Amino acid sequence: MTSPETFHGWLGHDSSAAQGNLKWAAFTPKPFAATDIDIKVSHCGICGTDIHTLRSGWGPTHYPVCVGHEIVGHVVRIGSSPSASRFRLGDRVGVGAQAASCLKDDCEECSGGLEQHCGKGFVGTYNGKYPDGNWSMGGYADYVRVPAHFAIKIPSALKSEDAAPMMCGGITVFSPLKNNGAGPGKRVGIVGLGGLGHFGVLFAKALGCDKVVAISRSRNKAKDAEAMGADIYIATSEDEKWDRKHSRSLDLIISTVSSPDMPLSGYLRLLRTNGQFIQVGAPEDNLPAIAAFALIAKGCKIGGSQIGSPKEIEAMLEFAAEKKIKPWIQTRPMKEANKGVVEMEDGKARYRYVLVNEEQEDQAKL
Ligand SMILES: NC(=O)c1ccc[n+]([C@@H]2O[C@H](COP(=O)([O-])OP(=O)(O)OC[C@H]3O[C@@H](n4cnc5c(N)ncnc54)[C@H](O)[C@@H]3O)[C@@H](O)[C@H]2O)c1
Ligand SMILES: [Zn+2]
Ligand SMILES: [Zn+2]
Repeated sequence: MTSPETFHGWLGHDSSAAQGNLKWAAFTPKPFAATDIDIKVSHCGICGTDIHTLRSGWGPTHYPVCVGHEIVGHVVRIGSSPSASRFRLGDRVGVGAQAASCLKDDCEECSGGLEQHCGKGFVGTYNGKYPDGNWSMGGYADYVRVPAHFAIKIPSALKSEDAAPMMCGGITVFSPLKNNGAGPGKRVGIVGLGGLGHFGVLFAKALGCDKVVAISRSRNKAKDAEAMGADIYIATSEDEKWDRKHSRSLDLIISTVSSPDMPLSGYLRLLRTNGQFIQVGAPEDNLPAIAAFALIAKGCKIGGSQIGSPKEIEAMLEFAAEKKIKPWIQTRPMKEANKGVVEMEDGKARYRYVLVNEEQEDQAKL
């Protein structure tokens, strides 16, 4: 078992990649380091961040790029360092949105289990520059090469197709839910019912929150949200005076909203005194302006959160296995990556597409 010299993946060459213009082609991964492992990709979820990146939505992307950071696969090559050699050939592992950080003892974040906020060496799983100047390449591919510190073993109770979208979509809501006290006695709202948002409802429910409120624009996902466990559904574009009707009803809101056009003042009205609003969705423009009194009057806090640390991902996977969390996913063959990206952007995913690698030889012919 080993990996080839050259990998293959769906490469975006310019911002038209976001419209389904990815090309299956060979690329050379970063040189193999002692701290690296190679993974033969079996599954990769399509995350909203893939689309922002493919179209250079947050600033210029470094093309060619191979996106995909909800990766599950098997270890096929292992570096000699301790972080890599804790794995065995054939181990089933996952990789999320982060591939590297400085990991220095004098880094407050890395030494404190907050690698995802490292200010000195954060490298994303794709479109990220390693210290040696090489660019990271993601999981719409046959293989990925990553520093082993950021690979996590998948518990045997979880199916690969379910674990893959947890690596980014799942952890991005699980971490702020846990870190802001979601659980018994708490009432939690989740805004935006896409990949992240649906995990928000599932996890908030499994954490035992008193009430879980799904907040979307239209009513068309109301039945789904209820089936996921939401107690209340609010449609901000359709329900009259929703913010008054439900005012002061929530302790915590996690917003996964990916576009800047959102009724932020209305969301804040839903918070109780000392309530918290945590933004995890990453629109390409600024959040709307709000009146200072929207925060002052109730002592509310607005915050943000970025993915989760490897330890948190491990804890989430164990929790998901124990609670039998079943994400709503649709698998599709890796060769449908372009279609998947376009349909994801069109809002058709219910609620996460997961690309599945079939015979790699077949793809090489495309
Ligand atoms: N903070 C992080 O670490 C992190 C990690 C992963 C993804 N993200 C970001 O989170 C966002 C969501 O990602 P996703 O994979 O769930 O995407 P998605 O497309 O599956 O879900 C986004 C959902 O938000 C809804 N939405 C968009 N604008 C809205 C609005 N104004 N009001 C209400 N709902 C609205 C969409 O209809 C969709 O259902 C993206 O911006 C992504 O880049 C952030
Ligand atoms: Zn660091
Ligand atoms: Zn992501």
